[in-house]
Amino acid sequence: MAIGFQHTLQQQLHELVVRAARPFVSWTESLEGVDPVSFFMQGPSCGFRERFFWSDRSDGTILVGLGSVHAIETGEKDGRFREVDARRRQWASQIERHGDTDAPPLLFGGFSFDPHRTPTDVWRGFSAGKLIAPAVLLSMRNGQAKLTVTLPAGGGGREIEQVGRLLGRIAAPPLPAPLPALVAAREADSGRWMEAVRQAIASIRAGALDKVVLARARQLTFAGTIDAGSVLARLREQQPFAYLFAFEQDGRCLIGASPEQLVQKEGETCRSICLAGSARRGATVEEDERLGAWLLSDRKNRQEHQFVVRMISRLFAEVCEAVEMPDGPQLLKLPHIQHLCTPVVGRGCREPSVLRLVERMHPTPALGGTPRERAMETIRALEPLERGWYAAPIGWVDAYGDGEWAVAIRSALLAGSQAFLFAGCGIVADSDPQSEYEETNVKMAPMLSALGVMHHD
Ligand SMILES: C=C(O[C@@H]1C=C(C(=O)O)C=C[C@H]1O)C(=O)O
Repeated sequence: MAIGFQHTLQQQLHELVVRAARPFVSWTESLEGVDPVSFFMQGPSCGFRERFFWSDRSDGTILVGLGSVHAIETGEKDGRFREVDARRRQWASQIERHGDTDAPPLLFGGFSFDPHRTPTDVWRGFSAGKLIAPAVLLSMRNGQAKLTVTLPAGGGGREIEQVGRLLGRIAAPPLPAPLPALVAAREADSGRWMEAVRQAIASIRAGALDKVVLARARQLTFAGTIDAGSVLARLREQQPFAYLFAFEQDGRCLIGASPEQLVQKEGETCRSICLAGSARRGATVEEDERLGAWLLSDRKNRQEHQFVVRMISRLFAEVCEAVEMPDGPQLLKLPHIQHLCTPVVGRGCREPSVLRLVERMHPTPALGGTPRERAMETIRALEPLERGWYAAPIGWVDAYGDGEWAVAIRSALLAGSQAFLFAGCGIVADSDPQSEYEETNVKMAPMLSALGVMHHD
């Protein structure tokens, strides 16, 4: 589609919604010369109040959603993934598709870490589960960009006008706004957090559980509103190997660069990345290699990692015909940190939807602990914060049930001039509270650099 033909397009869309035989109409065509971050940035000025950004650097997929034509939201505690998936299927059956039907419509969103915790005001609107069907979707796959517009039958006048405005501006994208200066930083006392870690270690040594992930938060106040688009542009430059994600509604945006895929489903193939065990990056090549070699052979880190591998490989074995994985972990080197990493692939997956896999997997021992219920109880008792959507599944699912989800770590919740940063780490019997505290600082570094608070090399 050539840019500049938005008037013809608006007319076509009007005709489609008038003639529609189903509750929703979607229309897809190829689009050239669009930068995805600029597309994301155009959202608010074209009247779209919801925004979503997803990029998977391993296969080049980028998805950017603007506006909401249909939302699935649940407060359900135990059956939330199933409920959302059932409503996803129902929604998919209500769409009349036009244009290029190779690109199925999709929903994006996330879930809270622990639906049994009462949400605090900080996480207003980020419910136990929420998926949004965007009015406009830019999808880039295998080097091809496509635009999908989804509208309610018989309506959509406002959205059509917004789409027209958006297409008119695509050729002249806005420049990222400079980030406001930091004016204050607040966080709970480090001594209290280390005391919680000490208590967790004591419970583990007493045999109550094997591993628990404890997190901390830092609240930053800036001199003005933080623009999610500018933060995203910086994350894209600074974190070349991560999943970039952003989910914005009512002026609040959860944004981050997560190295951790929770699960992907593509037809009958499913994938996951076991990620646990961490070391900082070295200042020189020699030091970096030494730290990497230490991480690969360190007993405590290998144990932390193994709990995750065991859970995910067993789960894949239950739902797939065959499971493929390397014999031992590899190193995943990110700009600020290195991790032990084991990719797992399942063939012949019998689950009908990626959301059913998310349900079985969340939280993995990389974010919760093991055994799962004991770990959740320990987090509720010892962690002095509300995780909200931090460390929880974030991603997308299409009309067929395929999709990809990451865990929302290395992230921040942006709300006006405030940013809430989160980071956690796995605690096992041999953990040392001081080193764990330092590890959470390293894990906050990517967001601190993206917010302009810390220098990025
Ligand atoms: C919990 C976080 O990271 C998780 C914990 C890790 C660890 O303890 O080594 C490593 C990767 C992640 O699975 C975080 O970044 O906040």
